[in-house]
Order: sequence, then C-alpha cells, then structure tokens
Amino acid sequence: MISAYTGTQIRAAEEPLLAAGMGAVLMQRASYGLANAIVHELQARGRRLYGASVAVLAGKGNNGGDGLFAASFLAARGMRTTAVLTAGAAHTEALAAFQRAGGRVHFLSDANASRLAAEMARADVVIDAVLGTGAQGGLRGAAAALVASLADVRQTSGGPELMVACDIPSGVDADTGEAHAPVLSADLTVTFGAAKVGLLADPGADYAGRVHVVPIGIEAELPWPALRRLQPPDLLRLLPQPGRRAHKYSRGVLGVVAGSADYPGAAVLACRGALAAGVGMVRYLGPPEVAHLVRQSCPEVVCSAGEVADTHVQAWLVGSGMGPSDSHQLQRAHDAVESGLPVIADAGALPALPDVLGPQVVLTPHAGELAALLKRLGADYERSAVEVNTLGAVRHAAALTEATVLLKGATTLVASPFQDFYSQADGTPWLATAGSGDVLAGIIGALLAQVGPDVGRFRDAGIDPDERWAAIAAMGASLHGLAGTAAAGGGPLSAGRIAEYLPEVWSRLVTPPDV
Ligand SMILES: NC(=O)C1=CN([C@@H]2O[C@H](COP(=O)(O)OP(=O)(O)OC[C@H]3O[C@@H](n4cnc5c(N)ncnc54)[C@H](OP(=O)(O)O)[C@@H]3O)[C@@H](O)[C@H]2O)[C@@H](O)CC1
Ligand SMILES: Nc1ncnc2c1ncn2[C@@H]1O[C@H](COP(=O)(O)OP(=O)(O)O)[C@@H](O)[C@H]1O
Ligand SMILES: [K+]
Repeated sequence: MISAYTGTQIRAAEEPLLAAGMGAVLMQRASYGLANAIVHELQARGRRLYGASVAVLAGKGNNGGDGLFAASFLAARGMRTTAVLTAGAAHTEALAAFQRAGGRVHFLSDANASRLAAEMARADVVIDAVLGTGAQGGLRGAAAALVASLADVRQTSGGPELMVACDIPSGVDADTGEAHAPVLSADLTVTFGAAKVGLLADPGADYAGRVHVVPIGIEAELPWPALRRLQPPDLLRLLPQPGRRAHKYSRGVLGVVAGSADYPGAAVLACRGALAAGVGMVRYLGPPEVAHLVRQSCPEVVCSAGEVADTHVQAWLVGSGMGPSDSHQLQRAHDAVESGLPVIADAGALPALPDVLGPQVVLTPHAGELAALLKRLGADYERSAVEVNTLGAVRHAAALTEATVLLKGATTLVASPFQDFYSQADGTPWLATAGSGDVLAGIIGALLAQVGPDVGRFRDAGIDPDERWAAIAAMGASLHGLAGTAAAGGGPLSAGRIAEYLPEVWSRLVTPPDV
C-alpha cells in the first residue's frame, strides 16, 4: 500500500524533529536521496556522470535548499552545476555548499528569464526546486516566465534529457493535485518522507512522472494517510479465494441490470467483466433482446425478465448501457438500491437514483458524468472543473450523495462518504476505449458480491470495515488497469480483451513469484 499525505500533514510530522534541532539532518537526508536518485537514473540510461551538467531552479525556501545541496553532491561526482535563484535569495547553507562545490549562480530577473531558460534547456538534468510544500498558489513573475519558456523549449527542441521535480513539481498543490500553470513536466519526482496526495491525483500526477519516495526519518510521526494506493500485495491479501467447500451461491451471486436496445453490448461487457472476476453466478435482468445477446455471448449467465425483489443475489450492478427512456430498467436500478445490498451504479443509472444513497452504493462516473451528478445535486461544476480538481470533485460528490464515488480516468480516484480516498493508476491510455467502463463495472460488481459481506478480510488488512466499499472499488480499478495493461501489451485494445486477460493477471497476483 502506498500512503500519501497532504503538505500540512508532512509539515506537522516534521515539527517534532525540527523542534529537536534536526532540520539540517532532514535536509541532508532529503537532498542526498535526491542526488542519489538522479545518479541511479543517469546510470540506468547508460550516461556517464563525469562531465554531465545539472541545472537547479532554486526558490528561496527549503525546497530550493534541497535542490542546491543535491547539486553540490552531484558536483562531487563530477557533474557541472549551475543554479538559477528565482527569488533573489536562497537557503544560506545550501547556497554556500553549492558554491564551495564549484557551482555557478545566476540571479533571475524579467530581463534574463528567456536567456536562462535557453541555457537550462542545454543541461543534461534540470532540478525543479522552486516551490515545495510551503507553496501558496503557482509560480509568479520571472520564475513563471522562465518555467513557461523552458517548458516550451523542451516541447519544441527536446532538452534537457532528464527533468526532476524536488519533492513536488513547482506549481502543483501538494494537498489536491491542482496544477497552477506554468508547471514543468517531470520525468521523475523525488519526494521526501512520504508521497504527497498531489502526486497521486490528476492533474498533478500528469506532471509528476515516476514518483520515488526518499525516507527521511519522519515516518513514525506520520498520521493516518489522506489517500492510499493499493499495490499487488494488497490485492493478494484482499482478493477472494474459494474455500474447499465453496459452491456457486456461497461464492457470491451478482445481479446485472444493464443494456438497452441502443446499447445491448454494455450488458455483455459488464457480464464478461463479472465472470472474469470470479463471481459464483451472474443473473441478468433486462429486455428480451438484450438477454438474448447476453445468452449468445456468455452462456454462463442466467437471464430472466424478472424483478429485483424476486432475485436472490449478494450485490447488484446497474446502469451500464441504459438510457433515460429505459423506464423498466431504471425502476429495477432503483429497486436494487432500495434493497440495501451493495450496488455498483454506472452510466445511465447515475442521473436516476435518489440523491442520498449509502456507502455500499458505488457510483462510477467519468468526469463528464461526475459534473452532471454534482450539478444535479446543486453544486456548480462543468467537466473542466472536475478535471482541474479531481480530488475535490470526487470528495464533494461522496459528501453530497453519502455514497462511495469512483471517478474514472487516467488516475482513478475513489472517495468514501467518510472521506477515505484511494488512487489507482495501474492502467494504460489504451483503456480509453468504448466499453472499457462496462467491464470495470462488471469487475467491481463481482468483487462486491464476493467480498462485500466479508468484514473480517478488510479488518485484518487494516481497512475499517465501514470503508471497505471504497477499498473494493479501488481493487476493481486496479484489476481493470492491470488486465488492460496486460491485454494491450503496448498496443491497441478492445474492451472485451480486458475481461479475457483478467484471470491470467489474477492468477499471477496470487501465485508466489518463486513457484
Ligand atoms: N521542513 C523540513 O525540515 C524539511 C523540508 N524539506 C523541504 O522543504 C520544502 C518546504 O520548504 P518551505 O517550507 O521552506 O517552503 P518551500 O516550498 O520551499 O517554498 C516556500 C517559499 O517560497 C515562497 N513562496 C510560497 N509560495 C510562492 C509562490 N507561489 N511563488 C513564489 N514564492 C512563493 C515562500 O515565501 P513567502 O512568499 O511566504 O515569503 C517561501 O519562502 C519541502 O517541499 C521539502 O522540499 C526537506 O528538506 C525535508 C526537511
Ligand atoms: N488515459 C487513460 N489512462 C488509463 N485509463 C484510462 C484512461 N482513460 C480512461 N481510462 C479508463 O478506462 C475506463 C473508461 O471508462 P468509461 O469512460 O466509462 O468508458 P465507456 O463508457 O466507453 O465504457 C475507465 O476505467 C478509465 O479509468
Ligand atoms: K519543487
């Protein structure tokens, strides 16, 4: 599990160590870790350190101090070092160390911003150390001009080879992931003490590149994380494994209310996702022509034209491929939510359900659907407003609906109504293909049916049982991403193949590596 914290939480965790006079030690650990990560990265790229150049964009706070100390370590390895001081001043000891190690210093002004940007673009490595967790808002004045022009040069002519963010890309909000332009896109973010929330939520994650955490000794002081990310060992622990005496009913039955005359394929893909995710049985309820297609495509599914009240299941999937005129299907979706069982509600069900739900209802909107949902509940959002603050939007929706809300996208965010958050980014952009969300709904539905009732499984894994719905949604997003990545293999992907690859990905997760 990766745990991420807000800037405020990190600063509070540093506080006792600072009070004990360990500030300089923390900074040495951070900057040494940053320098080491750069050394490893260059070595992995087959680059010699000796004679390579590194330029630091250094602000006046401790973030700039980290960057300057790191550059002085790199100078000791033979790298040529330059610093651009963006605020006319710098961390005193770090600047002294940098200059002692032979570094050249430039003072940024409006007049020299574009010339310095061109010079920095010629460096092999640039360290972005203008703003860290102490930032308020984005870059301003000459620093903004330099960064904008460096970002431009990089896009048009390619340099520098390696862009490294110190702690967090300057301009990204550590607490929310909001990005205040201009922001340099890092290849690597080296972050100190623990991951910051803003690195694991879009759009901040777009700028962070790979995230490497350097422990600095504050770990024991860290509180409950603001956001978590499940990793393969967590999936191994949480995924269901049938007991020896299992039978199809004990393994969990999922009821599916999905598909319509216009979008019958959504029902098929949802059922395929559910079957691939190990459910004991899928029961499909819907119009005869859709049921016919489901039977043709997934003979394992038991289809009927019956009602929710007469259908014995452990969880429901509702909404994929349904429209506002599918009144009978929408009534079934309503009944499923009213049953109190866990429900994954997707697509067409989202505008049709009661305003206030419960944590066992998992809503799975994409950004456009989330904006529409928030608008319906009286909050003023457009799709673009969701996209610039994904975490804020998903948090808001979970608070208003009292449901678990999963926001789909490059990074999938899950918010529980109790303000527990997960972020999963196991997928590939090839997953942005029609029907991909229907398969995700099927996978989450299957997990709800199988592990939803198993309170102990979550308690044992350190997850509050009341919060398990969010963890289940995050498990589904992770499996979907891993299966999609495996299915794509670096190339194009059609949605059905996510389900085809899922059993193999699952078995790899639960098979110890030495077998
Ligand atoms: N604490 C520790 O022990 C450790 C901390 N560590 C490191 O410290 C970093 C946090 O350092 P920090 O608190 O000095 O703040 P930082 O992010 O460098 O910048 C704030 C400075 O910039 C200014 N400023 C603010 N907003 C601005 C804007 N929009 N545009 C322009 N300027 C702006 C603001 O000045 P002000 O405007 O308030 O006068 C202030 O001077 C953290 O990310 C990590 O790298 C590690 O070494 C581990 C040990
Ligand atoms: N750029 C991306 N990178 C990784 N995953 C993505 C990306 N874009 C979309 N996805 C994933 O693909 C799925 C798309 O779902 P959705 O938008 O509902 O598609 P559809 O309605 O066509 O089935 C979601 O799981 C989402 O997280
Ligand atoms: K930074």
